[in-house]
Amino acid sequence: MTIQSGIAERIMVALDYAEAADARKLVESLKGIPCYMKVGMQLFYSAGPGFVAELKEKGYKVFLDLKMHDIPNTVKGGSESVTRLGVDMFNVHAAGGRAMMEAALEGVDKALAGGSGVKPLVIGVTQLTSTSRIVMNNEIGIAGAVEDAVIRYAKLAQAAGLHGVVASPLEVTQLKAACGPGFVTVTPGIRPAGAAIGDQSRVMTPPEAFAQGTDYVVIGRPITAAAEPRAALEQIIESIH
Ligand SMILES: O=C(O)c1cc(=O)[nH]c(=O)n1[C@@H]1O[C@H](COP(=O)(O)O)[C@@H](O)[C@H]1O
Repeated sequence: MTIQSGIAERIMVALDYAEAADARKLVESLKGIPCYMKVGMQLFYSAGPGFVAELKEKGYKVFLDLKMHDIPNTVKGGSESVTRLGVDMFNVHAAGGRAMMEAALEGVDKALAGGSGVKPLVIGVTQLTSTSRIVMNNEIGIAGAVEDAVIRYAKLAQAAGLHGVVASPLEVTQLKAACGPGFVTVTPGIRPAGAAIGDQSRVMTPPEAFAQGTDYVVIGRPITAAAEPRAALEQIIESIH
């Protein structure tokens, strides 16, 4: 099939593997499809910056998903380090507050000062897509609807100067209305019809998510756990057209 790069470039494949060899095998199987690659904590903690460099050498855009959440000075340092890796996007928890998010941007600027490296998009995590209203209200201690908490964090992230947020596709319409169409939305919680939901809570199918106007979808297990990952991704792309 012909891969329409416009959509593929907006699909972030979550390389949630313990071993670099397994991640490499998946990347190899998707060769020629210009998707975005997401390296999360499982792979980064085991394979390290070398794997990010490998993906960049292969020409992929890389979202480094380490969800930083610490004191501003530490996040500034972390952001400086990941910016030096040449990633195209990384994320921090909006719950860390405005000063912490501003510090992340300072870290980016420090890394790029005087140089010509890639300026990454810095994205705020609002409420994890595994979080239901009940969990948010009763365990995390935030009252009200999840959408309201997501919008509040998104506005804070925007005020801090971040480029966008991670949220579920269910909140995209409200996010775009509240923060403007240019504020980037990255949406995990994607499940093709009939796929196992697993630990996710706020989910939509790939065509539904794109119909909300999201910029990027993040998809892991529906691709990585499929018997034929490439066929699974091609089917997802096909379903969107
Ligand atoms: O920041 C993320 O990427 C993220 C945020 C969020 O709220 N929910 C979420 O699932 N993710 C990541 O998106 C991916 C989803 O994977 P699957 O549930 O296997 O499709 C995982 O790598 C998660 O770490």
